[in-house]
Amino acid sequence: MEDVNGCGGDGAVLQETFYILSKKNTVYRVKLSEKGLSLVKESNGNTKSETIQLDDIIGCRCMRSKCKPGPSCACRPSGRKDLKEADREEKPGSQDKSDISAYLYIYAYVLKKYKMTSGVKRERMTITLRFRSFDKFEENMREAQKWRLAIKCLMKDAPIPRAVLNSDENSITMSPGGVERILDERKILVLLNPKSGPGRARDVFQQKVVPLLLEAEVGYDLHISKHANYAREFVRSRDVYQYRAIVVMGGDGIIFEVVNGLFERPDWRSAVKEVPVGVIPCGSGNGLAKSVAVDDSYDHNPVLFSTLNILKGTSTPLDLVRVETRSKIMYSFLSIGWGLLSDIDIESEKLRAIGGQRFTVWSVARLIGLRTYKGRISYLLHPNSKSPVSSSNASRTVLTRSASQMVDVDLANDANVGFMTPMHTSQSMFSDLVESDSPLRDLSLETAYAKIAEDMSSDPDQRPRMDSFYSINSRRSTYYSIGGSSFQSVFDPSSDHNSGSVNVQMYGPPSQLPSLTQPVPDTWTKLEGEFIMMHSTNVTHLAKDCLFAPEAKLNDGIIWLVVIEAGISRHQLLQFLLGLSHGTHLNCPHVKMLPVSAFRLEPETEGSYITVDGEVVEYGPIQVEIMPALGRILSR
Ligand SMILES: Nc1ncnc2c1ncn2[C@@H]1O[C@H](COP(=O)(O)OP(=O)(O)OP(=O)(O)O)[C@@H](O)[C@H]1O
Repeated sequence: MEDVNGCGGDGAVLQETFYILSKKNTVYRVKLSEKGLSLVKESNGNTKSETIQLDDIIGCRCMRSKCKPGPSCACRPSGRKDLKEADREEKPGSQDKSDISAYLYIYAYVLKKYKMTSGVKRERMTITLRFRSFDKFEENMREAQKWRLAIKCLMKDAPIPRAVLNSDENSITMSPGGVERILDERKILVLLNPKSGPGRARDVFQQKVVPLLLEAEVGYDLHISKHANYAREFVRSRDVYQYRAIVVMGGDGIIFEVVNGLFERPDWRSAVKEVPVGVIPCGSGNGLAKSVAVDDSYDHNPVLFSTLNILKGTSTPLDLVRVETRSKIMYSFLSIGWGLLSDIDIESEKLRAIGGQRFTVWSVARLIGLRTYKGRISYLLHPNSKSPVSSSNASRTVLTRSASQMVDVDLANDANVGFMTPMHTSQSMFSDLVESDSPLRDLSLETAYAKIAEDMSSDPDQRPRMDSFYSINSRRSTYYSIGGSSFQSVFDPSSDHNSGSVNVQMYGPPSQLPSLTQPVPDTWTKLEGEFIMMHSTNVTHLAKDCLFAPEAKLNDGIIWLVVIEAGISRHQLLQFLLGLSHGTHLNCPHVKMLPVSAFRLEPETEGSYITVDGEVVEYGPIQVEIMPALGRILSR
């Protein structure tokens, strides 16, 4: 297939002039280029332009007008739900044969600043291009498809086949499969924990994630976790290569299952490399999801941010940590803990009913009844970090960060935005259209149609090719999808999991360290005595509101180890705990932050817990080793 990298000296791949039917003197010059979709509005001698970045576009779909709802229309009952279903099923009988137009919906989520604060959020924007320059629907649809496929190629940074841009090429409409093969049409695997956090993962998926998957034309298989370790067994035993990614809807616990399930596969090396993991936060902590966030729009709407991450489809290397206990090997992406923080995390489980408050309540309880634990912590400093991070260094880093606002906006308001009911609140040049509540078909089509009719030859055969009409941001519409999407939801597959009968073995790269039964090398630093706590991470956030290692990067090859020895006062500990949300805990005296490549903990007294990614593991010696860039995570 012959490819092109664009056409025209100005970098335009496609361009076209569109009109708004209600505004006679307004035209839009729409240009698609590698930068995005540029819209130049010319009205009464004034020109305004706006570009929708390619990065902000998640997908586009071609549709055909349906019959208008009403008592006389037998093809489709009224109601939003029916509209959605009809759209998916594409019942040919309900197409509006009198409308020869083809409609291209372009879905974008653009970054906007809050009006009152310095925060940012992503807002949905729908651009609708109506193609009706030709006499036949098929020809108009070919034009719309040309734009759709060109946008999709540009979004994937894939070369645009010449056939896509050649308007005489019938095969675009007739056999889009050939063109679409250059795009990754694999589905995503969604593993959902219905018990995560407040237990709303199913609703969140249906109401907030599925609409975006539809807009992006990304198919999915959904599997609901039936019990602890279900996701782990699933990932270990199934063909994961048929998926472009494994998306976890849940908390850090189920991500831990998925990561470790991958390392229980003999083909772990290719599975980890070829099938990245994505996360949509539904748990109570959601440390990894927050750590993956690259801008503050995450805080405004974590589910939207994370879903956009997944749709973007780009993966980043993620450091993992190999953890060795006396009886097990596991891979951690988040944290290893002992002492105060682990105790608060695990012991406060009994207060789960009160939500996030449980941590505060239990922290106070543990401060009053402060415990110390005897043991030895040995560590190997990271080669690029010859000394522990001092409080002053840490605070400089921390102080440059703005306090994040943890506003988990309930998308209940957005739920009705749904797939076929585009919402738009942008204060852009399109605001004249945004204000209209009219469905697209009511957007003064007649007026403009009449205008064009005046220009048309009375002989339909002599009808000139017309520019298409442009409209935007309909709040409701009734069009058919012609995109050929493949969506699939697979609930409760045959339960062939049977951990008892499977000989599970942990694979993964070999350790570079002496085993746990051998002494640590002399080059390691040893701390011995009474400790309040030890906690490490290799990402920034232990939970969405716990900025534990502000300097951490997803793949810096560093384990950030915090150690607090006995001797710290309760007041200082309180400061430490209060500072966790903004990363100022590192300023406290007696708090050591050590950038290390490996460490070993040998507890001597009982009474605490050892946790890996928030899950309790056997109490005893534990050895931890960085595995740089071993995993892959979906991240914008
Ligand atoms: N169907 C199920 N019923 C009960 N527990 C389950 C089920 N599926 C998975 N689990 C277990 O639930 C545990 C916790 O889940 P998850 O991490 O998703 O939520 P969370 O604990 O609320 O969030 P976080 O880990 O971010 O604090 C996981 O360790 C997993 O093994």
